[in-house]
Parts: sequence; structure tokens; C-alpha cells
Amino acid sequence: MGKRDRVLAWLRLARLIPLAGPTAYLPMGVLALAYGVLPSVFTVAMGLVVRTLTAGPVARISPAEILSRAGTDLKIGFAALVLQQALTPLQEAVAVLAARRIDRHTLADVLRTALRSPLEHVEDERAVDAVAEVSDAFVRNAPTPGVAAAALPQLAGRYLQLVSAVVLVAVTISVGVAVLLLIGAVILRYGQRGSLDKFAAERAKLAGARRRMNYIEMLGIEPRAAKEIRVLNLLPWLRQRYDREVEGYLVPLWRRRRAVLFRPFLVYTGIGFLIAVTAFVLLGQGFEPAQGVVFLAVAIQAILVPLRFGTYFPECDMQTQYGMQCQSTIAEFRASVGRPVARPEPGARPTAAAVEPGALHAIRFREVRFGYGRRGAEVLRGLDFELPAGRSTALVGVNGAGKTTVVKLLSGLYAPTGGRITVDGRDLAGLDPAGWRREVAVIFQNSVRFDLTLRENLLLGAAHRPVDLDAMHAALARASATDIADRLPHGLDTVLSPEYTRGTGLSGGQWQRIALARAFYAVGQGATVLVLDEPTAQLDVRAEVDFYERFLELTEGLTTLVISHRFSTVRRADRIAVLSEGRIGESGSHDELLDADGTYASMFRVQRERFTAALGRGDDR
Ligand SMILES: Nc1ncnc2c1ncn2[C@@H]1O[C@H](COP(=O)(O)OP(=O)(O)OP(=O)(O)O)[C@@H](O)[C@H]1O
Repeated sequence: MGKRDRVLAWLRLARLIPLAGPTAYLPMGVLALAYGVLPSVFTVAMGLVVRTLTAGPVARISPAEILSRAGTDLKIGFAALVLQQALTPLQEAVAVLAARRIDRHTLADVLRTALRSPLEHVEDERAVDAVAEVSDAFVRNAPTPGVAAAALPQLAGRYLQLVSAVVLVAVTISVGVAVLLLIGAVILRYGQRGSLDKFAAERAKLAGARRRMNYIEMLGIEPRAAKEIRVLNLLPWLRQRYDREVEGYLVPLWRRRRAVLFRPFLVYTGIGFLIAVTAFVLLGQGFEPAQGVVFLAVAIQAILVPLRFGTYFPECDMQTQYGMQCQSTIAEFRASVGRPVARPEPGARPTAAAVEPGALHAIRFREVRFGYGRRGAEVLRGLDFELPAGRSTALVGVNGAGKTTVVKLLSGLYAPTGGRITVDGRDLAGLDPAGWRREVAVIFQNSVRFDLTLRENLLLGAAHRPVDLDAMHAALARASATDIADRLPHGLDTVLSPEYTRGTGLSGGQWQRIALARAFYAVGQGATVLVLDEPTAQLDVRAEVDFYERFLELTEGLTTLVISHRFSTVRRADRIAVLSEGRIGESGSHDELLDADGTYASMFRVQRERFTAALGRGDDR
């Protein structure tokens, strides 16, 4: 980070402070001011106490006499000391409050950025590292931008302490010594923070290694992989792998720490020592007994303050350093998301036009080309494909042919690298993404199993609308999932995860029906495009047959795209397209494709025997 960037980073951090609100930042300011001057008040008051006491005979002086001779100064000094001690927890409490308030905004900003970013960015290694760093800060309690901003007044308080101590030195010893100490403190500070800055930058380079280490750590802790880890007896492997990852992260980290921190530590300790010796020598030379012991007492204590700038301040240094870095990571992430992923087609500049809500939509892929990443092979190579309004279309193809990729493009999660996708003749790139996604109800192949109640799992299909209980029950019935809901211990309010007191686990097939119900709930709330990616892969044969028999009823009046390796699922579609080599190889109705005797017919024949046997009837079509 260059000097200019560093200054900008500090300013960016300071700009966060108003987000804490006046009830937090005003007390923070007052406390920082008090923190800055109280040590000097104490020093001067105690100096005056010493002077008063040494002015008269000091032998066998009684406490009462101490009080009568130096009562006011003593009280001021005592109050300054007590206040200093009391300020620390108060400052911490206000800083936590301010950090929380600021981070509410920061987190909202991160979420907005993450959700706005195309998937391509989210999957990019640097973006993944950035998100891991940021979530580490929020989840693992590392310094966040809010924590850093809340620590700024405390840092300012430290500088105020320095200024007041330097003023005291100027008054008690000389301006020359004061300037010397000020310069010394600034050099020590520059060395300290500079090396911390360098170390933080080096540490940031290890973000990938840290993420790998955290992944293995979480793999052993989280229930997600618990089954496999036990069944495969992975504990020894996990321990070995964890040790390797820890070493892969910590050994270079320590090496860099030594390189970055050790030499500066020696150099700046030496400088600090020299300054201290010089200041004391000058103090000794310039001291006039006539000045009295008060000067000596005040001067010695004041000299020590600048020297403390040679250590890290526990309440603000790490906080500002790492919190500021977290803020920079967020800013970089935001900037990278703002960059276009794919070159838009000429004339297809996004205008965020609203799609007509609830209308039947016709979708067309025209010469669409797409590949993942900058150097990834092209998955779609000139795809021409149509989803007529209100009709059902099936897409089949071998593993890796690009079927799910088509769904991702259709939902606007990725942009084509060539060609266009149109909705009712308008370029999808020009439509408001949020508006378009409300029109589309999608079940992905491995849809997320939310650890939320059944009600919420359904609601997420149309979270922009108020809860509609009747529509939820209708959606469950449509997905043949009413019996699942009925058997849950708390009905719609059951958390669909055994990890919660009011929760229970579901089987893979039951989850698939809940995912279907979520899509039907979205349809009930106005979505008119239904996309089903492998909707029956986890259903038992009876449920699969049920789906097949009700397919026309379930998809009636919707523009439907169904993807499946199960021909029982796709054969009822109005039109079936076979995706191969990034294009549509053949298309037609089930019967037309069988008559054509091409790829579809041969794939169908392979499955027919197993399927008809399971159904118990001899249907050759
Ligand atoms: N996020 C990704 N990043 C990079 N490559 C990807 C990504 N997702 C998919 N691919 C690649 O794109 C190709 C098409 O994948 P896609 O998931 O669309 O296939 P599919 O036809 O749906 O396969 P399946 O029948 O196995 O579900 C595959 O070669 C896959 O490796």
C-alpha cells in the first residue's frame, strides 16, 4: 500500500464514525479527550504534592498533615488516577456499541455486494478468499471495520497524551528536549505501525492457505461431513491433513513475521533507548536545584510517555490495523464486483427495464456462447433454443453437457459471453435482475437445505410477498408433500434440521419434495416460469410415476423447463431438446424423437427396460 493509499484508508475509516450515531460517537470523543489529558493532570498534581510536602520538614509527617498541606492537589491527582482507571471499561463498552452500530451497515454492505455479484465473481478464487477474510472477521470476532473505526478515538486519545506530555517536558525541562522526544515518539510510532502494516500485508498473502486450514478445521467440527468422516474412518487422515495445513500456513507466517518484525524491533528499541538516555542526560545537565523537586518529578514522568509509543497500544493498534484491512478487502471486493464479467453484446447495455409481472413469457437463446472463468473451455457453443410461452420444454444430455449451465444463464446468474437470451423479444441483459428472478421459480439440482422452519423454507420461494398460508398448503399438496408436513412434530413451525430443539431431519427425497413445494409456492405468488433441474432424482419410483402422471397438470399455464436424466420425467414435455457439444443436437416431441432414432432414442432405450420393469408393465414407448 502506497502512502497516498494509506492516508485514504485512514480517512475511509474515519468516515465510518458518524454511522455509530451521536449517542456513541459523542461519548467516544469526550472519553478520548479525557484519556488524553488525565495522565498529565495526574503527573502535574503529584508534582505539586511533592513540592508542597518537601517545602517544610518531611520527617515523621502525619497523614493528617499531608492532607492539610497538599489536600487539593492530592485530590486532583487521585481523581485523575481513578478516572483513568474507570475510563478504560467505559471506553471499551462505548467502543463495542459503536462497532456494532457501524458493522450493521458494513455487513449490510457486504451482503448487498455479495448478492449483487455475478456467480462468476463469487466463484473466483480471489473473491472467495476476500469473502472468507471478511466472514472470518465477523464470525470469528477478528477486527471488523466497525471495531477499527471505534478504536480511532482511543488512538487519538493516545496522541493527545503524547502532546500533553511533550508540553509538560517543554515547560519543565526545555523546548529542545520536548522536540527531541516528540520526534523520537513519531519515529518509534512510524516504525511500530510500519512493521505492523507490512506484516498485515504479508499475512493477507496467505489468505488462501488460511482458508484451506479453516476448511479442514470446520470439516472436522461441522455436522455437514460427520457421516462420511465416521463411516470412512477419516479421523487419522483428518488430523494428519490438519497438521499439514496448519504447518503450510503457520510456518510461512512465522517466517514472514521474523523477517518483517525482528529487525525493526531491534532498530527501534535502540532508537528508543538512545532518546531516553539523551533526554535524561539533558535533564540532568539542565536541572537547577532552584527549580525544585516538582520539576524533576514531572519531567521524569513526562519523558516516559513518548517512550511508550515504542509499544503497541492494546486498545487500538491491532483493531485499527486489521479492521482497516478488512475494510479494504470489502472495498476491493466491491470494486471487482462492479467490473463487468462478460462483454455485453453491442446494443445490449443494461437498462434495468422491468419485466411485465405475471405475464406468460417466451424465452429464446440465440447463438449463446458461454464458458466458465476467463480461460475455461466453452460449455455452450452457439446454443439456439426456445422455451415457448406457456409450454413445457425438456432438456436432456449426458453429464457435463451444460444443462444446469443453461438454467444459470436463464436465471441471470451468469451472462453469456456471446449471443443473446431474450424474454418476450427483449434482451435479458437489459431487464431488472430482481424483477426477472421473481418471475422464475427454480429448483436447482442440489438445492440448499435451509436450517429453517418448513414455513420459512416455503416462504423463501417468494420472500418479497406477505406470508400466504393457504398458498403454502396448496404448494405442499401440489408437490405431494402434505404428508411430510403433517408428520412433522410442530407442523409448519418445525425446523428442518435435527440440530435444533424444535427440529427434525428429512430424507433426500422428502427434501426434494419440499424444494418442489417451494417452487410451486413461488408459482402461486406470481412466478410464471418454472425451471426444474432434476426434480425427481431422489424420489422413489412411486413418487416419480406420480410426478410423471401429474406433469401436465403441474406445469399447466407455465413456461416450463425441465431437466432430467429420467425419461419418465421428460417425456411428457411438449418439446424435448437434446444438448450435445454445446448446441441442440435434436429436438421434437417424445414420439418424434423416437421415430428419428437418434441420440434421444438410444438413451431412452437404455433406460426403458429398468423403468418398465419397475412400473411392472410392458410399455415400449
Ligand atoms: N462453476 C463452475 N466453474 C467452472 N466450470 C463449471 C462450473 N459449473 C459447471 N462447470 C463445467 O461446465 C460443464 C457443464 O456443467 P453443467 O453442470 O452445466 O452440466 P450438466 O449437463 O448439468 O451435467 P449433469 O447432467 O451432470 O448435471 C461441465 O464440464 C462442468 O465441469
